[in-house]
Amino acid sequence: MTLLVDDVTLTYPDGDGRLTALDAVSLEVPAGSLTAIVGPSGSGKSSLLAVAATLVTPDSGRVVVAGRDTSLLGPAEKSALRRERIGIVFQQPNLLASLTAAEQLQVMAHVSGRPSRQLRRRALELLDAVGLADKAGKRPHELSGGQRQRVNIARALMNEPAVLLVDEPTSALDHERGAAVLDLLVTLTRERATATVLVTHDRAHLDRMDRTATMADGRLTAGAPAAAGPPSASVPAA
Ligand SMILES: Nc1ncnc2c1ncn2[C@@H]1O[C@H](COP(=O)(O)OP(=O)(O)OP(=O)(O)O)[C@@H](O)[C@H]1O
Repeated sequence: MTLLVDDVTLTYPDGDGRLTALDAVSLEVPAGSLTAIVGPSGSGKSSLLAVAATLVTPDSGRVVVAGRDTSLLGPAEKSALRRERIGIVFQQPNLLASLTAAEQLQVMAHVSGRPSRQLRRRALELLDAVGLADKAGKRPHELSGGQRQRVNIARALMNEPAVLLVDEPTSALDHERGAAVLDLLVTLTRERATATVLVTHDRAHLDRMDRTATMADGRLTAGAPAAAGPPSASVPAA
């Protein structure tokens, strides 16, 4: 199991008490499969992504990424694991205005210490994979919203992550461009065998996912798996 969220509870300070953002949440996502998390605002979707990304440590429970139990890791090991095994696509692309599309990807991976020619080759290969082979030299203001989101996705794949976490990738896009970005995520998930989790408000494209799980008041319930496709993710029985 490439991503395992195991019985995770997360609370935040709330006045004199605590607010339970995640209530005994479990989720399994195999390599090469894509799970959508839907649910109303405030139900805990972003909290789940933050915990899965190891950016937030839960009160209890554990997150296992590519076989490593992150609850046993110190901060330095955890950030190394995050850098090397987890790709994160935030809602807003947050691209640097002065860099070209290819440079946005290269700068991400510089810390990994790989030679720059190799990084450049990988950046161009990924831009090609997201349909932007001819935009490698363009800066963000020369790209459309959909194209910027594609750069964002390609950037998250630079370090060949095992787990890909995607937050509301279609929220700033029209229906057609949103559908194209989701198709791309499905293709990349299969080709690169990532365990992909996608938070979305948009129920229009859920038939493309292997599995949809619903958050409500910090609890996660599994939806029906898609009829066909690779091994689907699951929410284990409590
Ligand atoms: N840093 C924080 N401190 C305190 N409470 C928080 C914090 N982050 C989230 N919460 C609370 O935790 C609950 C879950 O929030 P979360 O952002 O995970 O929900 P969400 O489903 O992602 O919402 P949205 O769809 O609006 O982004 C909410 O009640 C929210 O107010």
